[in-house]
Amino acid sequence: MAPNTAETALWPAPHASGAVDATVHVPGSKSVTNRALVLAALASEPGWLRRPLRSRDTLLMAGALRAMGVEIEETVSSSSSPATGPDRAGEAWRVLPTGLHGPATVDVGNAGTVMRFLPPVAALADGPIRFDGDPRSYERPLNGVIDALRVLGARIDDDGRGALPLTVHGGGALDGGPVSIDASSSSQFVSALLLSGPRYNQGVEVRHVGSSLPSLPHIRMTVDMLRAVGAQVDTPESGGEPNVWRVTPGALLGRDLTIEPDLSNAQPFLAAALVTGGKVLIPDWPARTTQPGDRLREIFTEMGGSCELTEYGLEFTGSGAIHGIDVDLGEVGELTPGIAAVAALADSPSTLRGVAHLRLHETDRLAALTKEINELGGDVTETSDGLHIRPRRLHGGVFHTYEDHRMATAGAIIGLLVEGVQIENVATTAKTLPDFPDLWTGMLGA
Ligand SMILES: O=C(O)C1=C[C@@H](OP(=O)(O)O)[C@@H](O)[C@H](O)C1
Ligand SMILES: C=C(OP(=O)(O)O)C(=O)O
Repeated sequence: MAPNTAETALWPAPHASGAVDATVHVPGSKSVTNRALVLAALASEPGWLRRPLRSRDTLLMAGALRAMGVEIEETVSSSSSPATGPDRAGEAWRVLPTGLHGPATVDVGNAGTVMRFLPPVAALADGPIRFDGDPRSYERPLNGVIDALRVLGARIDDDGRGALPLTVHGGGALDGGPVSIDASSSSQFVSALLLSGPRYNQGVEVRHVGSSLPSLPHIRMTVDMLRAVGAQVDTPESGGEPNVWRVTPGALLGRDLTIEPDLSNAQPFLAAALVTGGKVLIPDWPARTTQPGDRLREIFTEMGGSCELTEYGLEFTGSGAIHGIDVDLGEVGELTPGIAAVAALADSPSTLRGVAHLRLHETDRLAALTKEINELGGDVTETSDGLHIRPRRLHGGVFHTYEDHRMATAGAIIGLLVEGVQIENVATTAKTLPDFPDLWTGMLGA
């Protein structure tokens, strides 16, 4: 695995001179924004997204839907709720679902949500939709979506690898019905089929037949958001069969939705409080959420901090101690890089389990974390489904990011305590958090 960009784009990760004490307004959730865009595009009436995330992944989603004929207007929010963020908090997107048309070309970048959620939408368009993306997108699994769509009645041209690039020949409608998939490599296969399911003639019944199923909170997020726009969804949790989700055909409502802050993107800021023995307030932390980042309250508490959820948001306080952890992250895999970074700074070893599927994320995250932490003097070994991390005294050096936003933020966490860490291509954080360098230096009072 070679570092992917020239070492010229190096960002000196700021070193913390003391305990941080900051309020950080974290932009909207990627996962909620991209589901909301898809559901609004499939609705039978206009809808609003307030405080949407504007990042590479969500702009690719909006651009793809526009390419298929959906109107998405930029507008200033007319919401009466006060804007709490310092910038852009009042902006909104108004989505006018004016039909899904081909031919069109979609750039998925390296966004799992775009490459998995949109082929099922494209099957409803009235012409061919071509999907292409970054080189890494060709390597990320898509077979669960492609095979399922064929069973449900779609015509798809691909090169037979079960991956991008491909063309979905939309026929204006899709039969739908029951389908079995192995979603052990990505929960997004299940979410993708459920999101478009209400618009299929027979709805959809998705049965997961693989071994394990990662990222269950993200499937719950899909189900919750479908129900919020009027879809009828039966789930294992609502008394249905294990591993089976059923969506009834029906029209979707246009809603007015304010997007929650991205709790996984809050992770590096909470980690900063934890590792410096400081304090960080994240305003607007939801009292109830399906976002996996909510698990950080428990995980980072076990690693040495404490937190309080108040009307102002989540206040997280470090104690000065950083403990190792033995944890199964299968449900919250996207938190792994940030937890690994904290674990490398801890006072005892850690074992992170249940995340073999991270080898197929933005990069092979298990290999990348092992290599980059070890090159700073760490002692990390890969297991079959995770990492063993034995803390060592680390030194400065280049932290490569492999076009992975969460590698960049993981390196920044280490840089708080280790002088001389340089993050290669910090701009890769634009995938979900373009403001990261400014928010980070702002948190440090620079
Ligand atoms: O549905 C979603 O929004 C996501 C699901 C998860 O994917 P996997 O199940 O592929 O890990 C997660 O890691 C990703 O960041 C976002
Ligand atoms: C795995 C991630 O992204 P994607 O939506 O591209 O799968 C992530 O953000 O950690």
